[in-house]
Amino acid sequence: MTLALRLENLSKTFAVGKPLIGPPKAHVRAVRPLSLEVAQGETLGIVGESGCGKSTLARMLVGLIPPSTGTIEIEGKALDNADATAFGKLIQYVFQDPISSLNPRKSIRKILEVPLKRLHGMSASERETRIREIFDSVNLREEFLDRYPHEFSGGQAQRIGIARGLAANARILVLDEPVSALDVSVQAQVLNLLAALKAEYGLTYLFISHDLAVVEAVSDRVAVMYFGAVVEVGRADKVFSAPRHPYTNLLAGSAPVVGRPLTPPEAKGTELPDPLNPPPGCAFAARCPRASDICRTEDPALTKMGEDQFAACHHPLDP
Ligand SMILES: Nc1ncnc2c1ncn2[C@@H]1O[C@H](COP(=O)(O)OP(=O)(O)OP(=O)(O)O)[C@@H](O)[C@H]1O
Repeated sequence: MTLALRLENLSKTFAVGKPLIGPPKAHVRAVRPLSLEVAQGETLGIVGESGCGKSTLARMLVGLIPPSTGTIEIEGKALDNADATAFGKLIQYVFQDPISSLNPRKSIRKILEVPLKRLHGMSASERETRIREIFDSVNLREEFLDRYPHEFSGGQAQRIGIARGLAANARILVLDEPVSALDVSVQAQVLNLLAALKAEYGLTYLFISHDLAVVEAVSDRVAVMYFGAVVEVGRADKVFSAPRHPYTNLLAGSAPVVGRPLTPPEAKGTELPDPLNPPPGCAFAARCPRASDICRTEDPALTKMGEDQFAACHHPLDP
């Protein structure tokens, strides 16, 4: 197995309520130290409720924010957090809302030219050839190149977002809720396109979503996040059909339907713990039907539970 991506103890803590002078009032641990490996050509789904740290993780992965601890290694090389060019050439971010992530005053051609000029120093004619090639591979007509972002439908705009990710020639795409804002029929088209591009270019995807059914459909493996930590990771079919962590079990039990948000029905309450005042022990204990005393004092580590399946739980479910 060739590794595309390796994360070692990656974490992010934000200082909040920082006065102009002096130390911040508090800290939010948006992502607790996590270690993960993603193989080349693999799609790793990342699921979790709003606020569990998915976007913070994504932003660190593409170099938009520096991690507080840990390292990001791509194809065996550790990335320097200050080197935006190195990140840009290897890993690109596709945003949930493509229209607002594109500069409204620039034509699509101009938008797609930026990474080609900045990251690869391509000449005007090289850029034009590459842009046409990429536009063709995302099934958009060339005449659209001179239009502006607001002139496109949601599905077309997402194709442009994907084209922008591909233009830089990155081998890894971080897809942050790439179809959540789209109608179901358009979702299917974009998902099919992503699958075709992956096969054509040998891409690796990190597919972030709160939509369990979509993640299950597109992922080889899935990482389930809760309150800034990965609580379970394993093969997509296994994680959802035979979950070991009670939180995954609750999510899977909420009868996944495309477009339905994650709301575990049997959990006690729906609130995440207060990020400014995290509980000791397991963050899920207050909502967990299996919690005992140890869960309220000791934070369980991610532990191997079966072939290629890991969970962080003191009382895992039987396989
Ligand atoms: N810049 C920031 N400053 C302070 N706290 C932040 C910042 N960005 C995120 N957080 C906090 O970090 C935690 C994780 O947020 P994050 O946006 O990564 O979650 P998410 O799973 O992507 O949620 P959503 O699906 O709603 O985007 C939350 O408690 C959030 O309030």
